[in-house]
Amino acid sequence: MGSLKEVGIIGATVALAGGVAYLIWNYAFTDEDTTSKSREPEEIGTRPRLREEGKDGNWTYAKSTSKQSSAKAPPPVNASEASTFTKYGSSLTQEDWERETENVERRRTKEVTTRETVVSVAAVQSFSAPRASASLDTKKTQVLVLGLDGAGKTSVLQCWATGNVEEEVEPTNGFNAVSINKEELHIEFLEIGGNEKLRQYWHKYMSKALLLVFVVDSSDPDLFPVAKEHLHELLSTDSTLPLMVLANKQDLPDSCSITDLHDALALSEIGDRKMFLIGIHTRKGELGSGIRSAWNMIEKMVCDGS
Ligand SMILES: Nc1nc2c(ncn2[C@@H]2O[C@H](COP(=O)(O)OP(=O)(O)OP(=O)(O)O)[C@@H](O)[C@H]2O)c(=O)[nH]1
Ligand SMILES: [Mg+2]
Repeated sequence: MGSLKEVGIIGATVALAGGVAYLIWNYAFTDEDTTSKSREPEEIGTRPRLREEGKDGNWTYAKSTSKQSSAKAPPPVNASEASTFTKYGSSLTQEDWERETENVERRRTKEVTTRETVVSVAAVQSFSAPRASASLDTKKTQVLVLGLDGAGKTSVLQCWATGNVEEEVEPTNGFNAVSINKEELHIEFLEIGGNEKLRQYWHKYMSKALLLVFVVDSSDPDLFPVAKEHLHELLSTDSTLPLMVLANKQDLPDSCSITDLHDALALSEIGDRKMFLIGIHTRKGELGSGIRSAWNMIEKMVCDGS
């Protein structure tokens, strides 16, 4: 029943976020109720109705379970393992990486007034190495933002940090660390670029993540199998890490619905963990409320420490 309460809170959060159609998948089974795990989305009859009721086409699915496995996350990445990066096909040590990128590292700190609050942003742009503590500290403090290249990870982070998206978003050829401070709240995000060369490093940052945000370009179904493979590979390293899948680019006419994306990514097979699937888009000037709902959920998870 604990999990049902939790789901209720999540629902309330979404409702407050402003008219986002959402559905709570009642996967909130007890330890004995293992049959719910294999429940197919098609069996949930209310989905199509909710789809129609969505005020802005954004959907939110929230899955929560009461079953908490005691399985531990993989051991922390050790320094030597974490400090090897590939850039333009050559292998660099963390030292080389930092030296080579010292001159191009662009740090910026700015204060941006959004509708509700002042968000101060300290962003370390592409080509900066992740903070050393990211690989050495075992404490889970980061929201890890992954997904194939072009999915929209940087755009999403910009939306959360500044409430807007720059005209041109550069591909992330390394890491993009964003720290968002809002009143008492401090959330660190780490995006790792999605190009093929960088994907091999994704799993190294799982041990420090308190949440995995996986961004998918919903308008490119050809890439769903690749995204699915990477996602499941990542999840296999941590059986309890909460997952938030952002079905991005819902503004595009051919974008896939989150129902179909749920199936394409085989999200019913992700095990007993909290899972959110949210339809969003980050197109300049037309931000939907899905992106705000996703933020609210992250805020709540960080506040609750769960
Ligand atoms: N139409 C549309 N375009 C989007 C949306 N979100 C991002 N884009 C565009 O998609 C492209 C890729 O976005 P990024 O945010 O750079 O994607 P990324 O996942 O960070 O990519 P990498 O850093 O290369 O891994 C950019 O041209 C964005 O403007 C969206 O919701 N709708
Ligand atoms: Mg990026």
